[in-house]
Amino acid sequence: MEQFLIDNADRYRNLVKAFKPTPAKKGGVETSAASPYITVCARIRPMLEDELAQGFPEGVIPRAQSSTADLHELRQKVRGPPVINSSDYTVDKLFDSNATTAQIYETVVQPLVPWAWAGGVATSFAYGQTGSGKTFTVSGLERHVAETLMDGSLEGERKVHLCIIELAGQTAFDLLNNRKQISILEDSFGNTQLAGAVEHHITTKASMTDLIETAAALRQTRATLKNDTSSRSHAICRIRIENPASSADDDGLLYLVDLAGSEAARDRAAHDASRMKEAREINTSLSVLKDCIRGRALLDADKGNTKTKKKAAAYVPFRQSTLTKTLKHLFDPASRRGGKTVVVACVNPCLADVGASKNTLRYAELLRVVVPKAAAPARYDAAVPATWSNADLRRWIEGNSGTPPVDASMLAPRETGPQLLRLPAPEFVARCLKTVGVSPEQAQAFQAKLWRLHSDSRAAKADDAADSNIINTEDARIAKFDSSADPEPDAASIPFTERIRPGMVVSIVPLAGGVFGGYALSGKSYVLVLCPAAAVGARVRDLLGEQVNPGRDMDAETGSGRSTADRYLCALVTPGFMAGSYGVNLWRQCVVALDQMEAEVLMEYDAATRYYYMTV
Ligand SMILES: Nc1ncnc2c1ncn2[C@@H]1O[C@H](COP(=O)(O)OP(=O)(O)OP(=O)(O)O)[C@@H](O)[C@H]1O
Repeated sequence: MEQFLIDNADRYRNLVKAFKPTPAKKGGVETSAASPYITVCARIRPMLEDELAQGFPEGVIPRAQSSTADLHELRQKVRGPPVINSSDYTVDKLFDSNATTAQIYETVVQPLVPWAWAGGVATSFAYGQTGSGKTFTVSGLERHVAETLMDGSLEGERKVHLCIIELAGQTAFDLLNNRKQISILEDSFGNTQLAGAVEHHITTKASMTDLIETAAALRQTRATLKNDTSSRSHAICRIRIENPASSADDDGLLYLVDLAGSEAARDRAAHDASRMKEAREINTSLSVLKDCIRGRALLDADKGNTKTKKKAAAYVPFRQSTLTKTLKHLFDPASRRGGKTVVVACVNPCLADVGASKNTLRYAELLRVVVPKAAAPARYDAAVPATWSNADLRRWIEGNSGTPPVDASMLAPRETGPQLLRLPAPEFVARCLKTVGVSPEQAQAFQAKLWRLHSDSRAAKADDAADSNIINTEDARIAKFDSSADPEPDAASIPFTERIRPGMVVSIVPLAGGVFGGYALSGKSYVLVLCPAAAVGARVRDLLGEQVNPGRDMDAETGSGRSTADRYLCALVTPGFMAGSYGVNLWRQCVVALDQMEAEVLMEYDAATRYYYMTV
């Protein structure tokens, strides 16, 4: 076959010269808007010296000033001279063989870094046939990421942790710990853990690039027909970005994934049984990955669409392969975290490899999700944040963000409802804190409020749509008593210390000793007021074993006693299992004096999760 291509190279070149390209297919980036959460690009690498020396022409040719590439195959005819068979492929961004890795980084990958820095999940995949330039591209991108993370240009203090693993079939190895085998496990919170992998705390660009080089040297490679040192595994570089100022928030995650090279059936002809099994496993994991990327992008594109029928169509089978299980944060439809994805399809332009290039470009096109027309402004519904325009959202922020109200122009300068819901929680909080007087607790509670409204609106959609518009006044009245807020309308104007009542939740300054019944109360702590300490019987003791109402005992014995006025018996409020949730520990009681109480905190009970959440 290769000899046939070389023998007919001149004829092929003439046919390509005479080729008249047709306009890019409908659905191409020129004709419709692509999803803002996934960018699919292709990089056509230069022809290598040995390919040129053998006399192969180029089979994949990018169009000038366009995101479309033409691909030509030379076909032998039963009768007559060979002909070319042409097809074209459109991606979001096309990089020709002159493009540098720095250009690719600046155009598509660099925006992922501030997104992860702000607490989001971002992933870049390099995909393509063996020998197409994936490792070349990813190793370059990793160096640029190291530069951006460490050059001090990103706002705020963060701790950066690096971990690089290799997935070969079902097995995972730590490339920064001498290829020690590790396990990919799901913990009881549903988060994927790389059990046994060593994370390195990174403080300089040089230390990060050293580790990247160490990992590259330990990666398993084998000779394939197309590449003497082919990577027969997926390499995942995970950068975890921790914000020390907000330990309650999820850490930002940036994954740079160098996928194992796909091999066409004819390239696998000389493999033994174990290499065949390896190739099958790689191809299966790539196929599941495609379904997951596409499924997740469809779900995201459909967020503003209120038609339930459409939502059921997207399926994200992330449990079907170790690769997608490892990247669960990105694919899980139940995840609350906003994800951004960049796919770089790497293409070898050599005519001899045009069949594999066709598969790569087809795969890239399949990953592109064009935002359906229906996702454009859904009819406004005050109870469904996914239908809010920027103006609707700003109105809601100003009326619902507590006191002082969050400045909507700082929190949502351009975003619509669905876009704000995708904003990473730490970024949401950071934007709220730009309004003078807003505390981190208020900001977190406000973020949780928006999310609960969104979750409730999705649950309500499953009910009969006709019923959903009927305002049930009885439900509204009962719902009012699911909150710790004072039911009196003018309560907010009276200082909380003048209206202390059982059921009020307050934040307290850390108590002396600080440890109650196994709970270390450090930093901000919360308690729920039960009753004045003076109302308690003589034998009652708190968590520290101290008598709650010494006055009563002493009165009985001596006729005199210490005043218990302004001291309250309270129950501890401690963090629950879910992010932002709290539990009331009714029987873990402590005594708190009025002057130890800082502020009233509003909590709401959520019957579905049986936890309390802060509100504003
Ligand atoms: N943009 C480029 N410019 C110059 N050389 C390149 C470029 N891309 C790839 N190469 C060269 O092509 C060869 C194959 O590249 P690379 O090893 O990155 O391929 P790969 O897709 O990772 O292959 P495999 O899947 O088999 O590991 C290497 O010699 C590499 O230096």
